[in-house]
Amino acid sequence: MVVLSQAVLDHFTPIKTYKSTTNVFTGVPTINLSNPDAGAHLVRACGEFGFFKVVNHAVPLELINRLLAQSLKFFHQPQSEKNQAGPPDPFGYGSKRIGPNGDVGWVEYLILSASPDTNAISQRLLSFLQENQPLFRAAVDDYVREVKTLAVEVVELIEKGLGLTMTDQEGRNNEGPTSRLLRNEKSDSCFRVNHYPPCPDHWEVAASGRNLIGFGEHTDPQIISVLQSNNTSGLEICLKNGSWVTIPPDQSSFFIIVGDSLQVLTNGRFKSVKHRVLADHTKSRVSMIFFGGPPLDESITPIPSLMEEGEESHYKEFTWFEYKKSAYKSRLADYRLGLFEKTPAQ
Ligand SMILES: C=C1C[C@]23C[C@@]1(O)CC[C@H]2[C@@]12CC[C@H](O)[C@@](C)(C(=O)O1)[C@H]2[C@@H]3C(=O)O
Ligand SMILES: O=C(O)CCC(=O)C(=O)O
Ligand SMILES: [Fe+2]
Repeated sequence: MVVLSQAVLDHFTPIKTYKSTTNVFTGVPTINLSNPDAGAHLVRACGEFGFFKVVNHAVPLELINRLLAQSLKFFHQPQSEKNQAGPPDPFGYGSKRIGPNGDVGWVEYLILSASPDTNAISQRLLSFLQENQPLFRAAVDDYVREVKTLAVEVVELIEKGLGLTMTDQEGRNNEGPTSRLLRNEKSDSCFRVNHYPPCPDHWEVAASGRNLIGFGEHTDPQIISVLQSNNTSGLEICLKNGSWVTIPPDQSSFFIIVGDSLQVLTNGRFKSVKHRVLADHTKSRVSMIFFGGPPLDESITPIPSLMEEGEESHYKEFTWFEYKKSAYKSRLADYRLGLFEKTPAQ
């Protein structure tokens, strides 16, 4: 019997290539978080693109750069060291294989839980990092704390823009229905660091003007994702007209991605955005993403006060646990919400 080693399997893993688009998108909505009208601008951006950039945030640039540097140090370790932090089921180090259903990309990554209430796999991974890469672990902890606060702030502003928050007699904002899910200590959030090395010459794609796919097209299942990357481009989003555009990188800002759960909470008023990453021929890309999800037992259902009179939910009733379970049975590019949509009455 022939036994194939992981290295041989990896070598023959067919990774798709794409003709790189020269369509650089200059229209990414940029929201200044200290603008008094930020809420209204965010609502418009969520409705039009499901994607936008936030500036004037409170996350220290020193922290962003520290985590970027520590992440590169982690990924530059020998393969055998990195493998000790794997496999990613669901938390840990992974290479080329994305998710459990056969998707592959020119990427290596680390996925960690970002919930205080962590399970045994997550605890083991955190202890492993603490022992082997204490500076990386410390940077992750500091960064996740900050970026979670940013996620809540953005969602609170969206709620303000949607008219979902009331001010009480003391002038304090009441907790909105969506930010409540992210603040909840049982919120099922995770954090991912992706590393896309430059595509090597032997993949014979350079001359053809094609690039290896780093992370195939998909929508994020959670409420919102907060993405940061180094200065290497590669991220593309799909516009409403179906065309793919490249997002110019910006190392000092954050990109926000509307996820499937926010689409359902707004009864489709916001759409989760399809996105993908192409690997670069010369530069490596590092991205760090916080995925803000609801508690597992929470029902994902349209917010009643957003519904017009007589408006019905486009979706069946389901919990985040049910959606997540179904998402992990799907391929990256599948339209995951399809199974949860109500079929129109005949
Ligand atoms: C193919 C898959 C990878 C993924 C789980 C899934 O079965 C479908 C959703 C994928 C995704 C996309 C956003 C995040 O990167 C992620 C961690 C998530 O929550 O859903 C990944 C999953 C993964 O890489 O395990
Ligand atoms: O690496 C990126 O820029 C995006 C990755 C992504 O979409 C994801 O991890 O879900
Ligand atoms: Fe994503």
